[in-house]
Amino acid sequence: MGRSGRRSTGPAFLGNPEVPVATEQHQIRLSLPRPWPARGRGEEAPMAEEAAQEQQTDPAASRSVRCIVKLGGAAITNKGELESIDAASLRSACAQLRQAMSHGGAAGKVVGMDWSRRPGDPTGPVVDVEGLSEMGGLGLDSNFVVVHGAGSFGHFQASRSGVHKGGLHSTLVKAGFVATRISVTSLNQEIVRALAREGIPSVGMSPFACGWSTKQRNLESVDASQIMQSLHVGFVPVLHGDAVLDELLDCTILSGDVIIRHLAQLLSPKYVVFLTDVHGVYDRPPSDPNAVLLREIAVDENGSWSIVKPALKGNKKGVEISVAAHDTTGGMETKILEAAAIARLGVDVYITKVGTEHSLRALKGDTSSEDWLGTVIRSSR
Ligand SMILES: Nc1ncnc2c1ncn2[C@@H]1O[C@H](COP(=O)(O)OP(=O)(O)OP(=O)(O)O)[C@@H](O)[C@H]1O
Ligand SMILES: C=C(C)CCOP(=O)(O)O
Repeated sequence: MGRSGRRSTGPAFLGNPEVPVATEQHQIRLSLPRPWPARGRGEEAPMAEEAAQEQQTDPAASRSVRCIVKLGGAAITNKGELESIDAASLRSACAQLRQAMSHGGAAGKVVGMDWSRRPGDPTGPVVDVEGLSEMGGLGLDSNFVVVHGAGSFGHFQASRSGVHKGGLHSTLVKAGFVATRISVTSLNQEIVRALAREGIPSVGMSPFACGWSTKQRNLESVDASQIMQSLHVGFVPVLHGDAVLDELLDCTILSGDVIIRHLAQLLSPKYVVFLTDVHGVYDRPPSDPNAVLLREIAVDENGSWSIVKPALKGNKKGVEISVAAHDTTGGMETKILEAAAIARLGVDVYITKVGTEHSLRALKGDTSSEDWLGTVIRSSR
């Protein structure tokens, strides 16, 4: 298994690997409280292990999350242009998320929640106090978690300074860590605002600030308490790939794709959607005119995966992948591996292109018809 491409010589081959995730050698420290506000004043938070068990045994605690969605950096930013948002794609993704959340599919009146002043805006914030006070509720099934990638925010700073390789004793790495977080958190702010303008009660959450950390790039400490509490009261948590502290390397970059896999383990969503700038996983980089879109990939109990649809000529079993030179988290290769690990949990994963009818159908969990364009990764069980 490997990757190269735009970075060096040409695409490498991701061949039918065992998904390494479930056989990870390390234990992740979990910190999950009872869903707030069930815990009484003065009552101690349960021990991490107890809480994790509680999460596994109490279906009510996990049943409620409908979808975890990744807004890929390639989808919502112009990846080749430093710190540039693809405003049309972001708007479309937020509008489709609202549609998917709307009860019965009918999008009601949008009451914007971004009340801050925008640069160059001559008037103060517009607050529809009357509209809001007359509303009985938002009319949304907001049991979604949004995670976004960095795209042209963060990857550049991280790769120039080497944050992903660690070594905080170096002034360059330390400065790069700061610069990466400034960049990616400013994107997070813009995404939260775009969702809020669609009337989605979104709240930004940075993994670094929530205490998430890694050991040799594997997630080591995951505090999901803020996410659980926010979901419980009806907010939509908006996380992002981040620069984090690493027990062995000092620091590294944690991809949104890895965050999604861990959230899927914790929250057991009904399905997971990755929105990106291509229609799904192809048998080779989609820039190749002969690339074939893989419609369905099955993952077995051991984590081995196979292409179910379409049947490829010559019984080809692997996928060729290219990764941009400044990408610090592995691009499509990481996505496929994490998606396969999620599928192995029994959660269907849909990878498709942002801003299309197919992305709306994926967000609604409705990908069963033949004309849906994208890649489904699911358990073969
Ligand atoms: N075999 C392949 N199938 C599909 N896409 C591929 C393949 N090989 C390379 N790619 C590239 O992978 C890119 C999507 O992966 P990428 O990690 O950039 O997505 P993202 O999640 O939207 O972005 P980010 O990682 O910044 O959040 C596409 O632009 C595509 O050109
Ligand atoms: C580069 C940073 C800060 C995060 C990368 O997250 P990803 O784009 O989801 O892989």
